[in-house]
Amino acid sequence: MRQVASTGRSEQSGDGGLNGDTDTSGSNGAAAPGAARGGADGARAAALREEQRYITRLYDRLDVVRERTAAELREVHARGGAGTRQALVEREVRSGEASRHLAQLSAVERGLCFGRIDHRAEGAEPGDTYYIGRIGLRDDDHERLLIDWRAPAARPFYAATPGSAGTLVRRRHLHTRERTVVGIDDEVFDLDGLSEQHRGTLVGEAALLSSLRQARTGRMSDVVATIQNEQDRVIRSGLSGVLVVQGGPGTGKTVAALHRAAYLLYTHRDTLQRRGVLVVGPNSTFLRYIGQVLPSLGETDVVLSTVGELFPGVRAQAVEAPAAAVVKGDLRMVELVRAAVRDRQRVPGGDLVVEADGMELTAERAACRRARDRARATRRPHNSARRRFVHDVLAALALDQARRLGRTMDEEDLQAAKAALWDEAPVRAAIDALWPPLSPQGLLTGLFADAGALARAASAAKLSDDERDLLARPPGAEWTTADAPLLAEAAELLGTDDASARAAERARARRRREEERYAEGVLELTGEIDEDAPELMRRADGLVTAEVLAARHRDEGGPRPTTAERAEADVAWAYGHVIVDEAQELSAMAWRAVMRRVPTRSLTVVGDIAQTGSAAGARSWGEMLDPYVRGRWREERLLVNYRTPAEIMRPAADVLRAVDPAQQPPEAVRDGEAEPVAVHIPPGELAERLPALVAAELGAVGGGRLAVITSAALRPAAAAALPGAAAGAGPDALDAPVALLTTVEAKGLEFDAVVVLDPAGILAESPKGGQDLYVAITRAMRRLTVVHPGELPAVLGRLAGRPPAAAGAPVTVAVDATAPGGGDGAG
Ligand SMILES: Nc1ncnc2c1ncn2[C@@H]1O[C@H](COP(=O)(O)OP(=O)(O)OP(=O)(O)O)[C@@H](O)[C@H]1O
Repeated sequence: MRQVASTGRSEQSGDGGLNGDTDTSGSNGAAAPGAARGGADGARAAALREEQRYITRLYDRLDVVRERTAAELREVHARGGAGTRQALVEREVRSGEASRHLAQLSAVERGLCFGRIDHRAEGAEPGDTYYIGRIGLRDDDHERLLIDWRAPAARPFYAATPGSAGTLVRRRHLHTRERTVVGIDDEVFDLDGLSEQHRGTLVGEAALLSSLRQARTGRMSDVVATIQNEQDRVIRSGLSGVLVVQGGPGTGKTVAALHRAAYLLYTHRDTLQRRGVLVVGPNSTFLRYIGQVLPSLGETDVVLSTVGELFPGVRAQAVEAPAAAVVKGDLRMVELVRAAVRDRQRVPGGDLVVEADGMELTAERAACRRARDRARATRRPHNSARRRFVHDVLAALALDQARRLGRTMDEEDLQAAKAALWDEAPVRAAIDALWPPLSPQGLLTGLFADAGALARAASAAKLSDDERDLLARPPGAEWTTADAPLLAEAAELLGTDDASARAAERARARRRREEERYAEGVLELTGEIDEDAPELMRRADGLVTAEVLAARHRDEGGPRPTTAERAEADVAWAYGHVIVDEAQELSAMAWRAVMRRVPTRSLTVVGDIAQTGSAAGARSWGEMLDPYVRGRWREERLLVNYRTPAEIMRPAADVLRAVDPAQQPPEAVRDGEAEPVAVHIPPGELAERLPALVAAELGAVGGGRLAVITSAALRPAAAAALPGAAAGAGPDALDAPVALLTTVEAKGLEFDAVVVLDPAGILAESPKGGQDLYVAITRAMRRLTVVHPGELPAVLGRLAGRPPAAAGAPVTVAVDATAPGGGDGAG
């Protein structure tokens, strides 16, 4: 186990720490902090009083700023909606900014301030003291009262270590309940640097451990008060380029990535608010699980999406069978989709003959071929190039019509004749059959359902017959997550051919320029600038650039769409930064879809190669990233496991060693409360014994949450045995006391207690069964029980008191035949 680094921490850290001693609040924080219970000495009580005074001042200030912002909003609304368009824009701008500012001020109520740092005195000058919180606050004289955790001045709060504390002498964590200080926890870096008064008030508690001891709520919380040094490096790494964050389970990759999003939005607000930030997660349950972190940090304008949702208008949620997922994840799909599009650009078998206006008109086959070649030569997407094709075929038909009528035609006549022909349904139908307008959904549905078209495209993409057969499916099948990158690929090749859309875009661009000019004037009406802000634009202060203001308040009528809303609806939207979580699961085609959305290649890639469960997923980061950035990516490694206690990490490490001896398991930051156990329950007894086992485990984590993570084979039996459990990755999975999940569904989540059901089945069901078992075990925060209906797999031998399987043993199939029923040691 790794100890939390600390210098001069007082001996109150640990279970009976300061929170117990000095909880002053009872329930609603009405009691005076000085009234510390049970033997709290005068120094500690004095420290609490001092901090309480300051915290009260901060909340008073927050109330003032809030009231001012609310008054501004009332005043803007009171002005009504009359006036010129520019007046309306101004009103919208101010109202939007004030509303957002107000929402942010409400979001930071809980835990407004959580830390303080004291710098060493310089000569006769006392050292600086800064309070660190969720936002920056200043008083009316512009004196800094609270520093935003993302500002450079807050950095030592996270980065200081005993070996490199710079001028910092003390870091203090402040624990608050509502508006009352209920505990303080100090780390002292330089005892000599502290004044006599401060030395007398030293108190301590391991803030991190205290936060990890709390029962899970089903939603990830922000960790802004206890970000660790290695995570801080990830969070504050520069915006540009690709940052890979590789770390084992529970190392805080997800939580650090989300704080990084908040940090980047604060530091590069100008760029990122205009282009937006996208967070890609493995499934919608996971996105719900992490969905509160950014709002609790005052950031709401971020798009969260699964890979299956990256193509607007389609929520692809079905899971593809592993073999088909491998094919659909392969880059040969680029050629398959390209070939499928070209296959829909046809030349008739003979001359094209259509009836129009009571006449049979002909476009010769050679003319149709020329029309197709000319359209392709435009190098425009299929739907845009179609205009060329349509015009050329119409021209051929119009000329034939003129010849038959014995007329000559000038250019004007020709255009009129083409327009008249285009109004004829049979003409349209004939041309559509040769070069149809296509949607991505229509293209792929047709391709997978049409054996001939699929065979032609598969041959162009050099797929084997078996691979081709894996793609065939009837129309109307549900979209899978592996389809989404293909839809995105098709969208790029097809484009849109909507002349009115292009005209509207030109009009929008004109308006945009006008409004930006006007918004520059409006900007002068907004509030103050935070000096810590590296860029001019600060949402916390209601300041935005002209361009952003105009962009956010452009369309008339109804609430203005935010950047996030506009980005989400636009298949070609280029984001300012993209964070990909559980990135090891993305196929090569999924990477292509993601990279298309971030042409600047400003990405944070978060994952663990050792947890790759998808057969189409990554074996190395280089394999996935090099095609786009050719080795130009940087890597940060997170090495400490904040979730899984040491006792549970030991069998997890056995599994990891067997899967990939080269991988190092992360070190657990703490010891747990119970050794993991293995329980043999024969299949016939599951219905009877599983509920009791689950009830006992749930009782042991009183008030916490439990997941049964099962093989797919035993899922129906487990669901029947546990009718009260929230089965599958539905909305209840996070909120119910007991969730029943497969390993895929459990990815990225965590629970106080985990019951892994049928480890041998989990190992056998997928080529990546070892990785799946590793994921399942490491979801546990406090307690782990392995229920094995058959033999206990050898790799988990430790749970039965046997040495685990040797490194490199074939974990996917091996079970320990010498273990009669495994260790029946529940409880
Ligand atoms: N600095 C921290 N302070 C408090 N809690 C933390 C900190 N870092 C991580 N945690 C907690 O540890 C747990 C694991 O974090 P997270 O889910 O981000 O890990 P991960 O590396 O993404 O895990 P996995 O790869 O297994 O999904 C979470 O409960 C998180 O809140």
